[in-house]
Amino acid sequence: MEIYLDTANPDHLQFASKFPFLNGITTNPSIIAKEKDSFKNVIKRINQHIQGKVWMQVTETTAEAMYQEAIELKNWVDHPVIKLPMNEDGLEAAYRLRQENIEVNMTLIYSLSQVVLAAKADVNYISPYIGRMDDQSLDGQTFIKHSKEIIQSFGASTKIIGASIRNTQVVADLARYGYDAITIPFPIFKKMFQSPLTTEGLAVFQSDWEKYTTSLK
Ligand SMILES: O=P(O)(O)OC[C@H]1O[C@](O)(CO)[C@@H](O)[C@@H]1O
Repeated sequence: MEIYLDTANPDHLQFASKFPFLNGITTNPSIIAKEKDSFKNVIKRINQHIQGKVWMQVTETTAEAMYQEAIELKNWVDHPVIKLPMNEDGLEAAYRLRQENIEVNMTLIYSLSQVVLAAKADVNYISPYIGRMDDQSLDGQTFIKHSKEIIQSFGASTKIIGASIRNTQVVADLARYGYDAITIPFPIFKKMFQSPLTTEGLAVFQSDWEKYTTSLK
């Protein structure tokens, strides 16, 4: 499973850079807006810290303008993925970009009919918002299961990237069921390292080791 961090915060990037096995960084307009710098500077800073893919969302609203914006964005980083909203203009622009071998992601996916269109266009990635679906009792994990079936029935290469992740259990579930990719908010990523049992167990090992080394003096 490809694993991305969903952040543009410099401290988070610094931390993420210690784990180069991660696949890259995803952003969206809300994440960029938290940083007090231009879109381009924020993205270039991410690209300096991260070896993997950098995901950037277009903010234009017509297919032509989205396409032109994407052509500009892709030059900012080494391994770009262009995120486009799953609507008529977004899919039109995405398909055009895809013909030019630019990786594209349809974001804000909430219905299986949207998955049908994205799979038919064979876009690189789709982002179902699992957490926001669960918030509405729409069962995000069942949704991605059915999305996978649709993609397979088309024989498409489209990958599902689980988005809007609210807890570590969803991360484990997606990995366990063999999903393609996930993007994880930084606080959830930090929690993935932690277990009170690990902390307690380590404290006992350290204390026993101290007693042992002291006894040898
Ligand atoms: O529901 P949330 O936590 O705001 O998450 C929004 C999601 O939107 C995305 O843009 C989808 O790719 C991710 O950045 C994030 O996973």
